Amino acid sequence: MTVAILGVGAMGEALLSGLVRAGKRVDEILVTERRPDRAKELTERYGVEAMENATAVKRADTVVIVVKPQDMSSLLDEIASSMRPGHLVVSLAAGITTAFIESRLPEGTPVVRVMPNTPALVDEGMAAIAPGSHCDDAHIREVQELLSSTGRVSRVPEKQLDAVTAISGSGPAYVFYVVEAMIEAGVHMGLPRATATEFVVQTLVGSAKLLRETGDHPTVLREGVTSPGGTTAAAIRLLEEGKVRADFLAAMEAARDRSRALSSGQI
Ligand SMILES: NC(=O)C1=CN([C@@H]2O[C@H](COP(=O)(O)OP(=O)(O)OC[C@H]3O[C@@H](n4cnc5c(N)ncnc54)[C@H](OP(=O)(O)O)[C@@H]3O)[C@@H](O)[C@H]2O)C=CC1
Ligand SMILES: O=C(O)[C@@H]1CCC=N1
Repeated sequence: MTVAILGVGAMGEALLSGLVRAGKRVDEILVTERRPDRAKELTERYGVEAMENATAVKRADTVVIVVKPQDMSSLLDEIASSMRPGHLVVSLAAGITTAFIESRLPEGTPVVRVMPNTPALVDEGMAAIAPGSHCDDAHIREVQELLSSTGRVSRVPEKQLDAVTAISGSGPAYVFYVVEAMIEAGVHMGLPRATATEFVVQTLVGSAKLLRETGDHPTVLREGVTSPGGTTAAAIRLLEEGKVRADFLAAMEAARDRSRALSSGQI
């Protein structure tokens, strides 16, 4: 089963590296890139063959598209005539609907839309999948298998994908943003940067593990840290006064709205 990955930037490489780590044969992975230097880099790093989009599509059984939403339209035009019956198309692009992709490819092409995230690079990804109108169970199983080499996979109705994009697709960026701020705070208070980084990163990893392993609600875990009249209460009070929780809500709604805008062509 040969897989072609069209567009191997940040997300495409996360998928590619996951497939290679999971033991997928590199002679069954084809990649395409716009810049020759990037194509060469991927060939040297992973041992995969790089080529033109049309050639990759003709040689592959499954075509995974990981270009920016803004590049989707021209890419679909470029590959449409190379598609053959039996090809499965998997799109990782934010916003772009299965209906849009189906409308640009030969009638009946099965399309599965995926919203992954970059922790896939360390096999801790979270991917949502939504099938288009020409998919059967075998197509869905194939994509579940493909993505499960990079972390967890869950099927959702396509109408939920804008919200999923806002919370888990973009999610790692919010976490890194908070981590940056906490490290900066440590530095402001006189800690060496390396010390602040070590303490914040381990706190993040430990907290994530606590959430997953206890299954407790985050409010319960937060209350466990917040001693009466103590340091945590002082900090949380300031965050509440600054309306940080409301800002998080509004920020994720902005991400969801941007995903919707990408789907309606407001690029
Ligand atoms: N980054 C993330 O965390 C996530 C990204 N996604 C989705 O993944 C997709 C890619 O995002 P991301 O990896 O961040 O973006 P990048 O810009 O890092 O990667 C896209 C890559 O595709 C290449 N490319 C563009 N057009 C073509 C083409 N016609 N043929 C071959 N290669 C092409 C680009 O080349 P060039 O540099 O020359 O433009 C670039 O290397 C997007 O649709 C995004 O919505 C989804 C979830 C998470
Ligand atoms: O920022 C973006 O548009 C992409 C989609 C989700 C994460 N990164």
